[in-house]
Amino acid sequence: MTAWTPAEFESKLRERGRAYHIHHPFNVMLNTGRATPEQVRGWVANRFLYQVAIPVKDAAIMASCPDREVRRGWIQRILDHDGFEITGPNGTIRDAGGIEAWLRLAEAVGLSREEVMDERHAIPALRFAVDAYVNFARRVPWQEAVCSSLTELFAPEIHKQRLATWPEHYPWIESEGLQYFRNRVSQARRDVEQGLAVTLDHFNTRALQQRALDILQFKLDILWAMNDAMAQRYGVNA
Ligand SMILES: O=C(O)c1cc(C(=O)O)c2c(n1)C(=O)C(=O)c1cc(C(=O)O)[nH]c1-2
Repeated sequence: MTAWTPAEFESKLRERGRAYHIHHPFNVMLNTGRATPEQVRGWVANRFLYQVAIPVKDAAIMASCPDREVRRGWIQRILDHDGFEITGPNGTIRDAGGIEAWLRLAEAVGLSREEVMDERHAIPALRFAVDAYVNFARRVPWQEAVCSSLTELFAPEIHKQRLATWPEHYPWIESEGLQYFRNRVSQARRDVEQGLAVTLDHFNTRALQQRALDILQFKLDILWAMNDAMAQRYGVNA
């Protein structure tokens, strides 16, 4: 079988968006305003585990990537999440980063930083799902780990959905708490450009393209399983 053209291959990857967790009943509940404050807090506290795993996953990709150009681009993801402080002749540039933005979201929904950071609300099945992602990135060739980040193709939509619906449905959450979602809309688009370029270039036979689709499905399943775990723990309201 001949390889798909890059455009065909990209549209096959994008088609997988139909299995994105944006369609999971727990997420639908959250983004249509049917969640109680307890369910919102449960989601924020558990999703924190994914948040802190992302830069560890990205460091694992960098550790196994011998391509300097790719590393130069990829390091941005670690800076996005962990934040940075760089001092030069013109002063200091600081960014508190995505993990900090998530902790501010946590406070805005009524959780303390401590109870989020010590992961006391963590659901075991959700932890296993997140660990599976980090362990995958540690184990496979870096191009496969890059490919697994491509669920981000579908992430701007879910962040925009939260920004569009939460202020109306959850007026008790301070608008400033939603800054994480605002930041991610453009960051995810930039991430996707890089991840997609690597994937379209590396997976260049039909067999490899099929492998890429399997990897993307594996990652979609991780996000779905995280939502299953939260639905089971916190319930889904009709
Ligand atoms: O809120 C979400 O639904 C969601 C999903 C995803 C995703 O699709 O993996 C990411 C994010 N958010 C996100 O904020 C983020 O920084 C991120 C990084 C990655 C990745 O795989 O490298 N996914 C995601």
